[in-house]
Amino acid sequence: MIEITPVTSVTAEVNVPGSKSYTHRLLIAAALAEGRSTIENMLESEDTLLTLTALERMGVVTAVEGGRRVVNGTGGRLTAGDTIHLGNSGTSVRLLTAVAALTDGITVLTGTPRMQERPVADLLDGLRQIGVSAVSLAGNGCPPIQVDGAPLAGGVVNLKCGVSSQYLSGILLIAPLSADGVEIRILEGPVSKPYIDMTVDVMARLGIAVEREGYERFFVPGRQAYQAGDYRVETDISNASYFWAAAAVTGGRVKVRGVSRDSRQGDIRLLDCLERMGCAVHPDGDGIAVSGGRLTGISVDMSDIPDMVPTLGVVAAFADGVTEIQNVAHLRAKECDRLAAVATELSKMGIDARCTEDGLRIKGGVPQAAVIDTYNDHRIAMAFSVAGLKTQGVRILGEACVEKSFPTYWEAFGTLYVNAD
Ligand SMILES: O=C(O)C1=C[C@@H](OP(=O)(O)O)[C@@H](O)[C@H](O)C1
Ligand SMILES: C=C(OP(=O)(O)O)C(=O)O
Repeated sequence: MIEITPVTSVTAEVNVPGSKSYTHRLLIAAALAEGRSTIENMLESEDTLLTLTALERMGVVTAVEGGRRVVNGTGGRLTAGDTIHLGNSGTSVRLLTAVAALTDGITVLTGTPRMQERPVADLLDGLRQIGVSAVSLAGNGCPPIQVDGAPLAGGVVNLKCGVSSQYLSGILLIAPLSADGVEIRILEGPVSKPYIDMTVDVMARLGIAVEREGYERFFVPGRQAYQAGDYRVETDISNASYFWAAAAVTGGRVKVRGVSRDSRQGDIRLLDCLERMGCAVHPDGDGIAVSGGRLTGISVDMSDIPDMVPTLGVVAAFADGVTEIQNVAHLRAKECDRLAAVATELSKMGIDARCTEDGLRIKGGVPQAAVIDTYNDHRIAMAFSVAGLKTQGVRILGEACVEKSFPTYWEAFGTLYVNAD
């Protein structure tokens, strides 16, 4: 348990590690390329190391040289991984379930009890449409998943992405290695659209052509080769959010280095939300700064930026009026049921916060001291640590859960106090 010390104002500049989402994608794409690639600024966290280890179990040799991860890709020739444990890393499970289709035998992908409740049925259905043998061993549409790898023919997939965009990202990533190409028609959603753009971006950076009609239809020609090369992971904007929220909540000014407003990471749109609530956002040299102001509640559709809901929910607790967060039912399938978690923990702080059919309704007030349960969810821990900057007596239980995406979070959080009053 960690108790957060309030501050009266914050002036800070913060560095944040590489993007988790880009790290997963570049590791997989480099593994599917033929030959040596290097990845600079890779995020080294629990989840990304699970993906790395899984690829090594599938026969990909990696190393660290000069501070860069070296990946010796095998051109899609992968060996079955036996049983691979992937913790509670949804991105690892969904993307690697697709990658396992390329192996030469049976691979079982599993994870924590919570991971075994996170849905993959629509992904498995999509993979089966292109000839992949992929089943939920418990028959409940969740991990453990058994994939029987074989040469990937390709074909047409009618895919539901109303619960997760990761199903589409996984099938896109393996499609270039099919014989006949893969056409994907989206039946539901997709939610979390920016992550699809990040997938297509990484594929393009490694030389793969993806034809698309918006988010409704994608076609990836077969027999394409990912190009090995030297790649760099950009700063993680999801994890930058907590520091911008610190400025919003305290009225201070916090700059995050190494980020650009034209990033493909959708979570950059949190800045638009903070501006609408009354903050000022400034491009500042090599980064972006946020200055807090008097906060006013907003209504916002966050379907595309689900990971920002805990962050915005905490900021909303300090705003005048009501904040309505809409179109985020998929938050119930994350590391925890994040709608219930945010509503419960804000209610513990004396805030009128409740779940709606597809989101949250939060009436700002004066949050009170509370012991915050984090449900082993890194984003709950990091979001509520921000509340403690303004409210005396906020204690965070299970604070080590930040290892999932940001192992150095508490050290970075400490820099907020360097120039604080
Ligand atoms: O593809 C990715 O890297 C991610 C996609 C999102 O999940 P969904 O697409 O399931 O919403 C997001 O919540 C997750 O943190 C990372
Ligand atoms: C939901 C998240 O990641 P994943 O889907 O990989 O578990 C997250 O990082 O908030």
